Amino acid sequence: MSVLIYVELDNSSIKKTSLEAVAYGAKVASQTGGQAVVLALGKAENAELEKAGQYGATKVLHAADGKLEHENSLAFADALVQAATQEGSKIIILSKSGLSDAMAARAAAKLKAGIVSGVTALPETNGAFKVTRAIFTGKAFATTEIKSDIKVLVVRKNAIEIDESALNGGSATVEAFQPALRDSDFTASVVSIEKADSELSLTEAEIIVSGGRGMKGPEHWQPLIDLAKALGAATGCSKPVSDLDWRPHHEHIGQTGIKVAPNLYIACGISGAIQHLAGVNGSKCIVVINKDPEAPFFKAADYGIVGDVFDILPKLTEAAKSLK
Ligand SMILES: Cc1cc2nc3c(=O)[nH]c(=O)nc-3n(C[C@H](O)[C@H](O)[C@H](O)COP(=O)(O)OP(=O)(O)OC[C@H]3O[C@@H](n4cnc5c(N)ncnc54)[C@H](O)[C@@H]3O)c2cc1C
Repeated sequence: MSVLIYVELDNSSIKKTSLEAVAYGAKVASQTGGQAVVLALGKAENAELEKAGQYGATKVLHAADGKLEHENSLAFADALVQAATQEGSKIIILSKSGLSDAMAARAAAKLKAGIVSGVTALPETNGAFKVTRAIFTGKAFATTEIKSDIKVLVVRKNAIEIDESALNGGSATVEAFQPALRDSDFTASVVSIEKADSELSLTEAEIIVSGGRGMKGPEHWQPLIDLAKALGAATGCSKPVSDLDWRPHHEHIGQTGIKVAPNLYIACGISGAIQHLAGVNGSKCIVVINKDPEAPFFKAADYGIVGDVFDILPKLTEAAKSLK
Protein backbone atom coordinates (compact mmCIF):
# COMPACT_ATOMS: atom_id res chain seq x y z
CA MET A 1 0.00 0.00 0.00
CA SER A 2 1.37 3.42 -0.89
CA VAL A 3 0.97 6.82 0.70
CA LEU A 4 0.50 9.50 -1.97
CA ILE A 5 1.82 12.98 -1.28
CA TYR A 6 0.94 15.93 -3.51
CA VAL A 7 3.70 18.57 -3.75
CA GLU A 8 3.18 22.17 -4.85
CA LEU A 9 5.71 23.69 -7.24
CA ASP A 10 6.92 27.28 -7.26
CA ASN A 11 9.20 28.34 -10.14
CA SER A 12 9.73 24.65 -10.99
CA SER A 13 10.92 23.89 -7.42
CA ILE A 14 9.12 21.90 -4.73
CA LYS A 15 7.84 24.29 -2.05
CA LYS A 16 9.43 23.87 1.38
CA THR A 17 6.06 23.20 3.00
CA SER A 18 5.51 20.39 0.48
CA LEU A 19 8.91 18.85 1.32
CA GLU A 20 7.70 18.77 4.93
CA ALA A 21 4.59 16.96 3.71
CA VAL A 22 6.85 14.43 1.92
CA ALA A 23 8.78 13.81 5.16
CA TYR A 24 5.46 13.47 7.00
CA GLY A 25 4.13 11.07 4.34
CA ALA A 26 7.31 8.97 4.45
CA LYS A 27 6.90 8.56 8.21
CA VAL A 28 3.24 7.54 7.76
CA ALA A 29 4.32 5.08 5.05
CA SER A 30 6.86 3.48 7.38
CA GLN A 31 4.23 3.32 10.17
CA THR A 32 1.80 1.57 7.83
CA GLY A 33 4.30 -0.60 5.96
CA GLY A 34 3.98 1.10 2.58
CA GLN A 35 6.03 3.34 0.31
CA ALA A 36 5.82 7.11 -0.13
CA VAL A 37 4.92 8.21 -3.66
CA VAL A 38 4.92 11.88 -4.66
CA LEU A 39 2.72 13.60 -7.24
CA ALA A 40 4.02 16.79 -8.91
CA LEU A 41 1.93 18.72 -11.44
CA GLY A 42 3.48 21.29 -13.80
CA LYS A 43 6.93 22.24 -15.02
CA ALA A 44 9.94 20.92 -13.06
CA GLU A 45 13.36 19.38 -13.78
CA ASN A 46 13.89 15.73 -12.83
CA ALA A 47 16.88 16.73 -10.66
CA GLU A 48 14.57 18.93 -8.55
CA LEU A 49 11.91 16.22 -8.21
CA GLU A 50 14.47 13.56 -7.27
CA LYS A 51 15.12 15.65 -4.13
CA ALA A 52 11.88 14.23 -2.71
CA GLY A 53 13.94 11.05 -2.16
CA GLN A 54 16.00 12.84 0.51
CA TYR A 55 12.79 13.28 2.48
CA GLY A 56 11.87 9.61 2.21
CA ALA A 57 9.90 9.30 -1.07
CA THR A 58 10.72 6.36 -3.32
CA LYS A 59 8.96 7.52 -6.49
CA VAL A 60 7.70 10.76 -8.04
CA LEU A 61 4.87 10.81 -10.56
CA HIS A 62 5.37 13.89 -12.73
CA ALA A 63 2.63 15.28 -14.94
CA ALA A 64 4.32 17.93 -17.06
CA ASP A 65 1.32 18.70 -19.32
CA GLY A 66 1.42 22.44 -20.14
CA LYS A 67 -2.26 22.67 -19.13
CA LEU A 68 -1.17 22.03 -15.52
CA GLU A 69 1.27 24.91 -15.42
CA HIS A 70 -1.15 27.19 -13.55
CA GLU A 71 -3.01 26.22 -10.39
CA ASN A 72 -6.43 24.74 -11.14
CA SER A 73 -8.08 22.95 -8.26
CA LEU A 74 -10.53 21.06 -10.52
CA ALA A 75 -7.90 19.60 -12.85
CA PHE A 76 -5.39 19.09 -10.05
CA ALA A 77 -7.97 17.22 -7.95
CA ASP A 78 -8.78 15.01 -10.96
CA ALA A 79 -5.07 14.26 -11.43
CA LEU A 80 -4.72 13.47 -7.72
CA VAL A 81 -7.64 11.01 -7.84
CA GLN A 82 -6.17 9.31 -10.93
CA ALA A 83 -2.73 9.02 -9.32
CA ALA A 84 -4.24 7.60 -6.11
CA THR A 85 -6.23 5.05 -8.11
CA GLN A 86 -3.21 4.05 -10.21
CA GLU A 87 -1.03 3.60 -7.10
CA GLY A 88 -3.74 2.02 -4.95
CA SER A 89 -3.05 4.68 -2.32
CA LYS A 90 -5.12 4.48 0.84
CA ILE A 91 -3.62 7.58 2.45
CA ILE A 92 -3.29 10.88 0.58
CA ILE A 93 -1.34 13.77 2.07
CA LEU A 94 -1.21 17.44 1.11
CA SER A 95 0.46 20.42 2.75
CA LYS A 96 -2.15 22.99 3.86
CA SER A 97 -2.74 25.89 1.47
CA GLY A 98 -5.69 27.50 -0.31
CA LEU A 99 -5.09 25.29 -3.36
CA SER A 100 -4.61 22.05 -1.41
CA ASP A 101 -7.73 22.58 0.71
CA ALA A 102 -9.81 22.93 -2.47
CA MET A 103 -8.10 19.95 -4.15
CA ALA A 104 -8.32 17.73 -1.08
CA ALA A 105 -12.05 18.32 -0.60
CA ARG A 106 -12.81 17.54 -4.26
CA ALA A 107 -10.56 14.47 -4.32
CA ALA A 108 -12.03 13.17 -1.03
CA ALA A 109 -15.57 13.50 -2.42
CA LYS A 110 -14.63 11.57 -5.56
CA LEU A 111 -12.80 8.84 -3.64
CA LYS A 112 -15.45 8.66 -0.88
CA ALA A 113 -12.59 9.31 1.53
CA GLY A 114 -12.65 10.75 5.02
CA ILE A 115 -10.76 14.04 5.14
CA VAL A 116 -9.11 15.97 7.97
CA SER A 117 -7.55 19.40 7.40
CA GLY A 118 -5.17 21.22 9.74
CA VAL A 119 -3.37 18.07 10.91
CA THR A 120 -0.65 18.87 13.46
CA ALA A 121 0.99 15.52 14.24
CA LEU A 122 1.58 12.02 12.91
CA PRO A 123 -1.53 9.80 13.00
CA GLU A 124 -2.13 6.92 15.39
CA THR A 125 -2.24 3.85 13.19
CA ASN A 126 -2.35 1.01 15.73
CA GLY A 127 -5.99 0.00 15.64
CA ALA A 128 -8.24 2.94 14.83
CA PHE A 129 -6.74 5.59 12.50
CA LYS A 130 -6.74 8.82 14.51
CA VAL A 131 -5.34 12.25 13.68
CA THR A 132 -4.91 15.42 15.70
CA ARG A 133 -5.87 18.71 14.13
CA ALA A 134 -5.95 22.33 15.20
CA ILE A 135 -9.39 23.79 15.88
CA PHE A 136 -10.76 27.18 17.07
CA THR A 137 -8.06 28.95 14.98
CA GLY A 138 -5.34 26.95 16.68
CA LYS A 139 -6.47 27.51 20.28
CA ALA A 140 -7.39 23.85 20.80
CA PHE A 141 -6.73 20.43 19.31
CA ALA A 142 -9.22 17.74 18.33
CA THR A 143 -8.53 14.06 17.80
CA THR A 144 -10.51 12.66 14.89
CA GLU A 145 -10.95 9.06 13.83
CA ILE A 146 -11.14 8.38 10.08
CA LYS A 147 -13.09 5.23 9.35
CA SER A 148 -13.17 5.23 5.54
CA ASP A 149 -10.89 2.96 3.51
CA ILE A 150 -9.17 5.94 1.86
CA LYS A 151 -8.01 8.84 4.04
CA VAL A 152 -7.04 12.37 3.04
CA LEU A 153 -4.88 14.44 5.41
CA VAL A 154 -4.12 18.13 4.90
CA VAL A 155 -1.09 18.80 7.07
CA ARG A 156 -0.16 22.09 8.76
CA LYS A 157 3.35 23.51 8.48
CA ASN A 158 5.65 22.36 11.31
CA ALA A 159 3.55 19.22 11.92
CA ILE A 160 6.80 17.30 12.19
CA GLU A 161 10.35 18.38 12.91
CA ILE A 162 12.77 17.99 9.99
CA ASP A 163 16.47 17.90 10.73
CA GLU A 164 17.85 19.07 7.35
CA SER A 165 21.37 17.96 8.35
CA ALA A 166 20.12 14.39 8.84
CA LEU A 167 18.42 14.00 5.44
CA ASN A 168 19.07 10.57 4.01
CA GLY A 169 20.66 11.69 0.70
CA GLY A 170 18.37 9.30 -1.19
CA SER A 171 17.02 10.04 -4.64
CA ALA A 172 13.50 9.20 -5.84
CA THR A 173 12.85 7.80 -9.30
CA VAL A 174 10.81 10.12 -11.49
CA GLU A 175 8.09 8.63 -13.72
CA ALA A 176 6.06 10.49 -16.33
CA PHE A 177 2.37 10.58 -15.42
CA GLN A 178 -0.36 11.50 -17.89
CA PRO A 179 -3.71 12.07 -16.24
CA ALA A 180 -6.75 12.31 -18.49
CA LEU A 181 -7.66 16.00 -18.36
CA ARG A 182 -11.24 17.08 -19.00
CA ASP A 183 -12.07 20.27 -20.89
CA SER A 184 -14.76 20.96 -18.27
CA ASP A 185 -11.97 21.42 -15.69
CA PHE A 186 -10.65 24.40 -17.65
CA THR A 187 -13.74 26.60 -17.94
CA ALA A 188 -11.81 29.30 -16.05
CA SER A 189 -8.09 29.63 -16.61
CA VAL A 190 -5.27 31.94 -15.56
CA VAL A 191 -4.46 34.53 -18.22
CA SER A 192 -1.56 36.29 -16.50
CA ILE A 193 0.06 36.51 -13.09
CA GLU A 194 1.47 39.60 -11.38
CA LYS A 195 3.60 38.64 -8.43
CA ALA A 196 3.96 40.81 -5.35
CA ASP A 197 7.43 42.36 -5.35
CA SER A 198 8.29 40.93 -1.91
CA GLU A 199 11.04 38.37 -2.45
CA LEU A 200 9.78 35.96 0.20
CA SER A 201 6.32 34.49 0.44
CA LEU A 202 4.83 34.82 3.93
CA THR A 203 3.54 31.26 3.98
CA GLU A 204 6.95 29.83 3.10
CA ALA A 205 9.12 32.21 5.18
CA GLU A 206 11.21 30.79 8.03
CA ILE A 207 11.31 34.20 9.74
CA ILE A 208 8.71 37.00 9.65
CA VAL A 209 9.10 40.51 11.04
CA SER A 210 5.66 42.03 11.40
CA GLY A 211 4.47 45.52 12.36
CA GLY A 212 1.33 46.95 13.92
CA ARG A 213 -0.11 50.36 14.62
CA GLY A 214 2.70 50.90 17.13
CA MET A 215 4.96 51.55 14.10
CA LYS A 216 3.11 54.92 13.87
CA GLY A 217 2.94 55.21 10.08
CA PRO A 218 4.31 53.97 6.73
CA GLU A 219 7.15 56.50 6.84
CA HIS A 220 8.55 54.76 9.95
CA TRP A 221 8.74 51.23 8.48
CA GLN A 222 12.43 51.33 7.51
CA PRO A 223 13.80 50.01 10.85
CA LEU A 224 11.49 46.98 10.53
CA ILE A 225 12.53 46.40 6.89
CA ASP A 226 16.21 46.71 7.90
CA LEU A 227 15.78 43.99 10.53
CA ALA A 228 13.91 41.77 8.05
CA LYS A 229 16.74 42.18 5.51
CA ALA A 230 19.40 41.42 8.13
CA LEU A 231 17.55 38.22 9.11
CA GLY A 232 16.51 37.18 5.58
CA ALA A 233 12.90 37.49 6.76
CA ALA A 234 9.58 38.31 5.09
CA THR A 235 7.57 41.30 6.32
CA GLY A 236 4.00 41.18 7.59
CA CYS A 237 1.56 43.46 9.38
CA SER A 238 -1.64 43.65 11.41
CA LYS A 239 -5.03 44.27 9.77
CA PRO A 240 -5.40 47.97 10.66
CA VAL A 241 -1.98 48.62 9.12
CA SER A 242 -3.06 47.21 5.76
CA ASP A 243 -6.53 48.79 6.08
CA LEU A 244 -4.81 52.15 6.50
CA ASP A 245 -2.67 51.40 3.42
CA TRP A 246 0.51 51.69 5.45
CA ARG A 247 1.50 48.32 4.05
CA PRO A 248 0.19 46.22 1.09
CA HIS A 249 -2.82 43.97 1.72
CA HIS A 250 -0.90 40.79 0.93
CA GLU A 251 1.08 41.38 4.17
CA HIS A 252 -2.05 41.29 6.37
CA ILE A 253 -1.72 38.43 8.87
CA GLY A 254 -4.49 37.01 11.05
CA GLN A 255 -7.91 35.47 11.10
CA THR A 256 -9.04 37.48 8.08
CA GLY A 257 -5.62 37.58 6.42
CA ILE A 258 -2.80 35.11 5.84
CA LYS A 259 -2.12 32.40 8.39
CA VAL A 260 1.58 31.88 8.92
CA ALA A 261 3.72 29.33 10.76
CA PRO A 262 7.35 30.45 10.59
CA ASN A 263 10.12 29.27 12.87
CA LEU A 264 10.42 32.82 14.22
CA TYR A 265 7.72 35.54 14.30
CA ILE A 266 8.81 38.97 15.53
CA ALA A 267 5.84 41.24 16.34
CA CYS A 268 6.69 44.96 16.51
CA GLY A 269 4.10 47.30 18.04
CA ILE A 270 1.24 44.80 17.65
CA SER A 271 -1.16 44.52 20.61
CA GLY A 272 -1.93 40.80 20.14
CA ALA A 273 -5.68 40.86 19.55
CA ILE A 274 -7.19 37.39 19.26
CA GLN A 275 -7.85 37.89 15.54
CA HIS A 276 -4.15 38.56 14.95
CA LEU A 277 -3.05 35.64 17.14
CA ALA A 278 -5.29 33.33 15.09
CA GLY A 279 -2.92 33.85 12.17
CA VAL A 280 0.37 33.36 13.99
CA ASN A 281 -0.16 30.70 16.64
CA GLY A 282 1.39 28.01 14.43
CA SER A 283 4.76 29.82 14.76
CA LYS A 284 7.51 27.90 16.54
CA CYS A 285 8.90 30.90 18.41
CA ILE A 286 7.21 34.28 18.94
CA VAL A 287 9.12 37.41 19.98
CA VAL A 288 7.04 40.44 20.96
CA ILE A 289 8.30 44.01 21.17
CA ASN A 290 5.79 46.35 22.79
CA LYS A 291 6.15 49.39 25.07
CA ASP A 292 3.07 48.34 27.08
CA PRO A 293 3.99 45.52 29.51
CA GLU A 294 0.27 44.64 29.72
CA ALA A 295 -0.08 44.09 25.93
CA PRO A 296 -1.96 40.78 25.44
CA PHE A 297 0.62 39.56 22.90
CA PHE A 298 3.11 38.94 25.74
CA LYS A 299 0.91 36.06 26.97
CA ALA A 300 1.45 34.26 23.65
CA ALA A 301 5.15 35.18 23.40
CA ASP A 302 8.15 32.92 23.92
CA TYR A 303 10.30 36.02 24.41
CA GLY A 304 9.11 39.53 25.17
CA ILE A 305 10.89 42.87 25.01
CA VAL A 306 9.16 45.75 26.82
CA GLY A 307 10.30 48.93 25.12
CA ASP A 308 10.00 51.33 22.23
CA VAL A 309 10.26 49.59 18.84
CA PHE A 310 12.23 52.50 17.46
CA ASP A 311 14.95 51.98 20.09
CA ILE A 312 14.95 48.20 19.90
CA LEU A 313 14.73 47.47 16.16
CA PRO A 314 18.06 49.15 15.22
CA LYS A 315 19.79 47.29 18.06
CA LEU A 316 18.40 43.95 16.91
CA THR A 317 19.45 44.74 13.32
CA GLU A 318 23.01 45.54 14.42
CA ALA A 319 23.12 42.33 16.48
CA ALA A 320 21.81 40.27 13.54
CA LYS A 321 24.40 41.81 11.20
CA SER A 322 27.25 41.21 13.65
CA LEU A 323 26.25 37.54 14.02
CA LYS A 324 26.58 37.08 10.25
C1 LIG B 1 -13.92 40.33 12.54
C2 LIG B 1 -12.54 40.86 12.81
C3 LIG B 1 -11.47 40.31 12.13
C4 LIG B 1 -10.18 40.79 12.36
N1 LIG B 1 -9.13 40.23 11.69
C5 LIG B 1 -7.87 40.64 12.00
C6 LIG B 1 -6.74 40.03 11.37
O1 LIG B 1 -6.85 39.13 10.55
N2 LIG B 1 -5.51 40.48 11.70
C7 LIG B 1 -5.31 41.50 12.60
O2 LIG B 1 -4.14 41.87 12.84
N3 LIG B 1 -6.36 42.10 13.18
C8 LIG B 1 -7.62 41.71 12.89
N4 LIG B 1 -8.68 42.34 13.48
C9 LIG B 1 -8.43 43.55 14.28
C10 LIG B 1 -7.97 43.21 15.69
O3 LIG B 1 -9.10 43.04 16.52
C11 LIG B 1 -7.12 44.37 16.27
O4 LIG B 1 -7.87 45.56 16.22
C12 LIG B 1 -5.81 44.59 15.52
O5 LIG B 1 -5.10 43.38 15.41
C13 LIG B 1 -4.96 45.61 16.26
O6 LIG B 1 -3.87 45.96 15.45
P1 LIG B 1 -2.55 46.50 16.11
O7 LIG B 1 -2.10 45.59 17.17
O8 LIG B 1 -1.61 46.82 14.99
O9 LIG B 1 -3.00 47.91 16.71
P2 LIG B 1 -3.32 48.39 18.25
O10 LIG B 1 -4.34 47.51 18.83
O11 LIG B 1 -3.57 49.82 18.10
O12 LIG B 1 -1.97 48.09 18.98
C14 LIG B 1 -0.77 48.82 18.81
C15 LIG B 1 0.22 48.31 19.83
O13 LIG B 1 1.45 48.98 19.64
C16 LIG B 1 2.01 49.28 20.90
N5 LIG B 1 2.89 50.44 20.69
C17 LIG B 1 2.56 51.73 20.41
N6 LIG B 1 3.66 52.46 20.22
C18 LIG B 1 4.71 51.65 20.41
C19 LIG B 1 6.12 51.83 20.36
N7 LIG B 1 6.66 53.00 20.05
N8 LIG B 1 6.90 50.76 20.62
C20 LIG B 1 6.39 49.56 20.96
N9 LIG B 1 5.06 49.33 21.00
C21 LIG B 1 4.24 50.35 20.72
C22 LIG B 1 0.82 49.57 21.80
O14 LIG B 1 1.17 49.36 23.16
C23 LIG B 1 -0.20 48.56 21.29
O15 LIG B 1 -0.11 47.35 22.02
C24 LIG B 1 -9.97 41.87 13.28
C25 LIG B 1 -11.08 42.41 13.94
C26 LIG B 1 -12.34 41.92 13.72
C27 LIG B 1 -13.49 42.51 14.47
